[in-house]
Amino acid sequence: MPRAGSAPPILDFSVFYSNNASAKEKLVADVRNCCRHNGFFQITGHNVPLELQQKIMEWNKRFFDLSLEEKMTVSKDTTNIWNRGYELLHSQILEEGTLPELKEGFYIGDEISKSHPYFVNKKLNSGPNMWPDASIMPNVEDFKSTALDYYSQVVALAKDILKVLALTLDLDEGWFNEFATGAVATMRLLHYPTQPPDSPQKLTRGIGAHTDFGTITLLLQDRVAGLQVYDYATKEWLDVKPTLGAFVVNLGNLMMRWTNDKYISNLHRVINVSGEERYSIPVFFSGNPDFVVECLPNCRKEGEEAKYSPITVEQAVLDGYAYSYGRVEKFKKGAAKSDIVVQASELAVV
Ligand SMILES: O=C(O)CCC(=O)C(=O)O
Ligand SMILES: [Fe+2]
Repeated sequence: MPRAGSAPPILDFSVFYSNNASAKEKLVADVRNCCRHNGFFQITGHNVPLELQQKIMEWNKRFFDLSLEEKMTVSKDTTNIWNRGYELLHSQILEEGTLPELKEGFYIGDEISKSHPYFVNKKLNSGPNMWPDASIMPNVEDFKSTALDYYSQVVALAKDILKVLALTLDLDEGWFNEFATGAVATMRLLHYPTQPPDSPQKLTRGIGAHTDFGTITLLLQDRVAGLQVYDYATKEWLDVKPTLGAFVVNLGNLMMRWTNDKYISNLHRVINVSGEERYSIPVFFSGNPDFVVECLPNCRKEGEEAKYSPITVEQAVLDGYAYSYGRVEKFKKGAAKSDIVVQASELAVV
C-alpha cells in the first residue's frame, strides 16, 4: 500500500490524536509510503466538523450563483496588488498547450488589515480579504464567519499533518513549528462549470495538469468527481472520487525540494465532463514567507549534493505564480495560439 494504479488511499487521522502508539506508527508509515509513491493521500477522522465543511461548500455555491456583475464588485483585478477576491473564468493555464481554464475562483486568506506587516511588506500577495457588500449578498456576515472559521480549522489541521510528516522523515514532531509560525495559507473557493460537449476534449481543462507550488494542500471536494492524479508507474490518470468528510492532502513543490525529491509533488488536474457543476475548496499552506527551505538533514547521504539551492518560501511560491499566470498573458497576446494543438497532442498524458 499504495499500489501502482490505485487512487490515493483514505487514512484515518484520528489515531494521531489518540494514545495508541502502534496505530500512530502505522499512520506515519502509511503517510510516508504515500509521500514516496505519488504525494497524495486522503484523510478522515480529523477534527474539522462535517457540518462546517458542508456549510462552507454551501456558501461556495451561493457565491458563484451571484451575477458576473456582482462578483466583479470583489474582483481581485480591481486591486491587482494582492491575491484576494474573485477571479474570472479563463484566468489561468497551468498546463502548457491547453486552453484557458474552465474555472472561476474566490481567494480568501487570513483576515488582516492594511497595517499588517505582511501587507505593508507585500509578503506572498497577502492582503485584506474582499467580501461582497450586504446589498449584494444578504447574510454576508455568515459567509465571512463560516469562511474564516473553516480557514483557521484547516490551517490548524495542516500543522498537525506537518507533525506527521516530520515523523515520517525521522525528525522530531515539532520540526516544522518554526516554519509554520506566521505561515501564509491561501484558500480558494472554486467553481468548475461542466465542460460543453462541443469543447475540444484534448485542450479543455477545469484545471490543467500541474503540481502545487507550496508545502501541502488540503482539498475539499463536493460530490461531483473530476479530480485526477497522474500515476507514473502505469502512465494513467487516476480518479480521486469524492468521499464525504474526507480531505485530499497533497505535497507541493516546496516539500519535494525540502526532501531532495525523496517525496513527490505530483501532477494532478480537473476535467469536469460530469454534466454537473463542480465545486471544490483547496487550502494551500505555504509557510512563513521568510523561512529558508533547504535540503533536510537526513534527505541526502554523507557527501551527497543537495539538488536545489536554499530558497525562501516567498520566492519559491511567487516563482510558481509567475509561471502559470504568465502563460495566460502570452496566450491572450496570441503568441501561444499556434503552438497549442501541437503541444497538447504531444503530451503523453492527455
Ligand atoms: O479542484 C480541485 O479538485 C483541484 C484544485 C487544484 O488542484 C488547485 O487549485 O491547485
Ligand atoms: Fe493543485
